Amino acid sequence: MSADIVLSLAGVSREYRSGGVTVRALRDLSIEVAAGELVAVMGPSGSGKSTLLAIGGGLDVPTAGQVRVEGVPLDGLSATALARLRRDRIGYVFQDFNLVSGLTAAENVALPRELAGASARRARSEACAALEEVGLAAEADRFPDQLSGGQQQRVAVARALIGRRRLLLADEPTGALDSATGQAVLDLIRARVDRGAAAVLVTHEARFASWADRIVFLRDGRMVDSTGGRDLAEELLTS
Ligand SMILES: Nc1ncnc2c1ncn2[C@@H]1O[C@H](COP(=O)(O)OP(=O)(O)OP(=O)(O)O)[C@@H](O)[C@H]1O
Repeated sequence: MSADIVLSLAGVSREYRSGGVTVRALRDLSIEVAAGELVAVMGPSGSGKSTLLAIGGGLDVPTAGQVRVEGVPLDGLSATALARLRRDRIGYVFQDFNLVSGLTAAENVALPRELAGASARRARSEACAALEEVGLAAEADRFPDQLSGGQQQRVAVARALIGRRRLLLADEPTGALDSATGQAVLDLIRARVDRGAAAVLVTHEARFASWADRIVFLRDGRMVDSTGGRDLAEELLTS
């Protein structure tokens, strides 16, 4: 039986041209992420981590190669179909939360479901369930500026997890958090992955990466190494 591949990048390159200079942000990168798998992406600043995530999430387009989400090639989609696929199948957690300040926590989380055509009542009930999953049921009617940074990030994670999205992409989701809160956010992502999602997590922190099933190291847009998260944990413990 073949693995249930949720995200696949095949021979992906991304070049940016700025001021007559060409930057090769990703070079011929191939990776597959299966359901139930958490992949951490590490590498120095400028190595292409955010570009990898943006391309995997359909927010950016490769200059060469192909991206598939749940088997659907993104390059064959119209703008409308791509927007729908992103909304229904991909949860994206940004480092700076990206919450809408005029909406409550529940409204922020419900937004993707309402945009997908769910009734307001149904979207609200799904949002409350997602907030409960991240331990914020009591904060559902608070606005982002009434929440701590850690709580805001958990709202962002709830928004990314709502519905039946099976691909979770997170760019330094713990970057702005203290270590206990960062750990809690990671626990949530891990739990969802254990229930069948696929996740790609950009992180600078080796101790978080050690929770991953696989760690991919990037340098100058190339994958230079790939290792099991537990191997790294062992290395950290023994070094
Ligand atoms: N829109 C853009 N225009 C031009 N160059 C870009 C653009 N986006 C990224 N780059 C370049 O592509 C390369 C990879 O950038 P990327 O943001 O993916 O790296 P990163 O590993 O996520 O870095 P960091 O850890 O600092 O966030 C860098 O050299 C960057 O300057």
